[in-house]
Amino acid sequence: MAQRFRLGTRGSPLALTQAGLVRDALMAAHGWDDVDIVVVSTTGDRVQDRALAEIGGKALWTKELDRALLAGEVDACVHSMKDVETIRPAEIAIAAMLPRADVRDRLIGVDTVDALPHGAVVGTSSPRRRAQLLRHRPDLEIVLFRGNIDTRLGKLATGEVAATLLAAAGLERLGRHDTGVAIETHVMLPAPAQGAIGIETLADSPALALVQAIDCPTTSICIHTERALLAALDASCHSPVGALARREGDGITLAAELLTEDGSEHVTGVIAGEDGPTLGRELAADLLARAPASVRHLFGG
Ligand SMILES: NCc1[nH]cc(CCC(=O)O)c1CC(=O)O
Repeated sequence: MAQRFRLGTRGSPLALTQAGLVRDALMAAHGWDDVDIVVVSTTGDRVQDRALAEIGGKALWTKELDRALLAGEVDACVHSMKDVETIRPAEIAIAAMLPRADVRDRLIGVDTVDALPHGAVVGTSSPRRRAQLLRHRPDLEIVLFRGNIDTRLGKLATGEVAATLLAAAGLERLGRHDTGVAIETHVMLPAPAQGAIGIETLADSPALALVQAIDCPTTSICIHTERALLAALDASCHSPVGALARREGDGITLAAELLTEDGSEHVTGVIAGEDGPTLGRELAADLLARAPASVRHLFGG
């Protein structure tokens, strides 16, 4: 190539590590000597004192990267798929996903949720983690917890909170193999797309095929299934929702959970079949039909 491939990313330590994984995969697939990493600062990175849901949601992570892609400043952008909205600009395509990492959440600070003392303070700003924790332990006090992974672990170390939850995938990628205890997915269903790194390009660009070369089809199928569910739920970033698709042979199994914000009510479901988008839509309709009104009103926009 005359010009090196330019990969846009956020600048957090996790984002840079993830961009490095994508760069390595592209170099290996195409025999390139190098790939340029272009750091784009996002609103989500700058605003650290409020919940993501409160200040405008997932678009905060993607808007500036989308702009750089549309302006031709980069050839592709790397995202945590968990942070990518279900509706994307028509000009932008999700070209590929790397093989998904550990999908589970890890509990940090104590070994089990039950080991937390009565009324203990737990830090998280994820509506899903908050609702799932409160469902089992309504006595806990959940406080807003943002910042990058190191900031959060620092707040834990100073005793500001008794425990926190973080995605195993992010901890592993940062080399924190021994931080926290993984919670099995039947106990705590992860966020849709947790653990998956996606790469976007312009839908109409030579970069699309170059990036498609590193796609992990199993991961893509599962993530698109979970995203179809989210889209059909019309979930916002305020809506506590867990979802996990797994592929077995030619089949896909999709499990999901919707909760009220305080975890007092919830609805779960599982569906199996062969077409991910259909499964996502069917399970969403089933869950909404069975959900108590208190859950249902958190969905639909
Ligand atoms: N919302 C922030 C975010 N986006 C992706 C990850 C972790 C990596 C992943 O899920 O792929 C995290 C941190 C966390 O939830 O612990």
